[in-house]
Amino acid sequence: MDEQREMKVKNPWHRPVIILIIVLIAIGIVVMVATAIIQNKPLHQKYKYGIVLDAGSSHTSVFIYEWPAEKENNTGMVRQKHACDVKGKGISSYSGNPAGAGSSLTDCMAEAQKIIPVHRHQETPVYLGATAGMRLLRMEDSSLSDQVLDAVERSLQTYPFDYQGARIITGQEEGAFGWITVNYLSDNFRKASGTIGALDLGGASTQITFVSKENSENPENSMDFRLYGNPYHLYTHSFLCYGKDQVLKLALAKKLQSLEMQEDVLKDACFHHGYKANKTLSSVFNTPCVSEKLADSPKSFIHWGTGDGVECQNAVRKVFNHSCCQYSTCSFNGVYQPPVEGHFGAFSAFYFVMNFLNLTNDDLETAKAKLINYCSTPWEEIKSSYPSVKEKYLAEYCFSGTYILTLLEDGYNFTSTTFKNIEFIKKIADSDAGWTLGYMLNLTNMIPAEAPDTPPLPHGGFVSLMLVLSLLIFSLVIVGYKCFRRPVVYSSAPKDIV
Ligand SMILES: Nc1nc2c(ncn2[C@@H]2O[C@H](COP(=O)(O)OP(=O)(O)OP(=O)(O)O)[C@@H](O)[C@H]2O)c(=O)[nH]1
Ligand SMILES: [Ca+2]
Repeated sequence: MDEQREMKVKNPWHRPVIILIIVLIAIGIVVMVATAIIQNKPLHQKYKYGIVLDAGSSHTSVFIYEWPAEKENNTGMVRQKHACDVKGKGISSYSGNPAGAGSSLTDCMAEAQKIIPVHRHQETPVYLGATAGMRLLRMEDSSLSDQVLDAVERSLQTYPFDYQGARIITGQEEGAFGWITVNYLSDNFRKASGTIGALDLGGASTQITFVSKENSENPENSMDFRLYGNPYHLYTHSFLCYGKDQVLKLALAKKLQSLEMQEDVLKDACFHHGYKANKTLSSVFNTPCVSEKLADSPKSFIHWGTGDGVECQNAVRKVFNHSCCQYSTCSFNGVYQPPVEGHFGAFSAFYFVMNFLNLTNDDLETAKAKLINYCSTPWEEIKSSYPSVKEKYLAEYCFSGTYILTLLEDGYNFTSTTFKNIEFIKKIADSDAGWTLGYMLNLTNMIPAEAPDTPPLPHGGFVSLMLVLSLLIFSLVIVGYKCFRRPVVYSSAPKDIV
């Protein structure tokens, strides 16, 4: 009988406290495993893809985007997987041979076929958006621009992807989708920190887009969005002909029309001293951006650099018309613009040029002074300092840099103070800044008006819960171990001690 009682007392499994501990440990483990499974489920995602062709005035780029299939409505999920530069010029340059525009895309589209897994090809949307080069061609001859678009459409339809159309996008779309791209990639739609404005400088047009508190005085410059539960009132404007290639023609045409031309020589302060090139008049006047034609003038001229940064600034200022403004405030050419607000991301040629000139971290006054110095460097010295840079780009950096600073200061009314709020960027989180991502997000409905479901727990909450549960289990194991090891007290013990 005594033996039986002793056995009963010795068996720890019969103690209610031990049973309770084991049950709690089991519950803890089940909760931990279940939470980990739910939390990490999206890690085992399959990817989806989308293709957007940016048919710009100077060249075409093909962008491939990817995103986790089950998280497409969460902000920040879409990333650029690959970008391919189409060889040759932009599609608008194929007006004399529209079929060539279609076949120019083949190399980059073949790359896309290799990069995107075959089983996803059929469901991968393809969009082509053409910008200012095609807007200009349509202004000149709409049947030619239609032929070029038909040719690229026929070419894109030959691939196994889900072709969704090729069209000329509007300047407002180009500005607004560039703004969506930079803010999506910076994750600003989820953060309380607000958004950044977008500055895009192409070859044939330039866009400015930012959130403005002002009531818009012109509905054409105003766009309203509701994204992830927040309303945004955007100011946007696209200046056709104010991309850096077209504005150079505009500036040259103004000089050619003035008295600056003597004996077929055009002296130009925006080109380096020692720069000399034979150019045809048609290379300047072959665009609807330059309205007046020259009468009784030679067919070609010598473009002669004098390399004077200050004089270049004065010449560039002449491409902006400040004489007419029917609103409370304007940028230039009578276009309504409220005062710039907040931080800006400036990309495409804003970045190429400012980065080459090493001006991306300077304040406005320093940038201007450095540029004047750069412009005064002789052409031979420039060429030998940068032997690997394309000569066409190299020759134009003085002009382009001067145009950029003048556009920002005299055009958009940035001051020395607000200029500091501009960041010159090429990529954000490995994706190029530009309108294409925003365009695709919009067309695939991946930017919901209301905030989508968030994960069951925020990351911090998940980690804290795991930590608390681990500590609890650990303590329970210790307590259980101590109970298990505690010597059994026998009724005869006191006797032994005594
Ligand atoms: N310096 C330099 N210039 C470049 C580079 N890539 C493009 N450009 C030039 O920069 C200008 C703007 O280029 P993009 O932003 O591609 O212009 P785009 O999209 O073709 O033109 P839009 O239709 O007006 O938007 C053009 O004059 C290009 O020739 C580069 O890597 N370096
Ligand atoms: Ca562009």
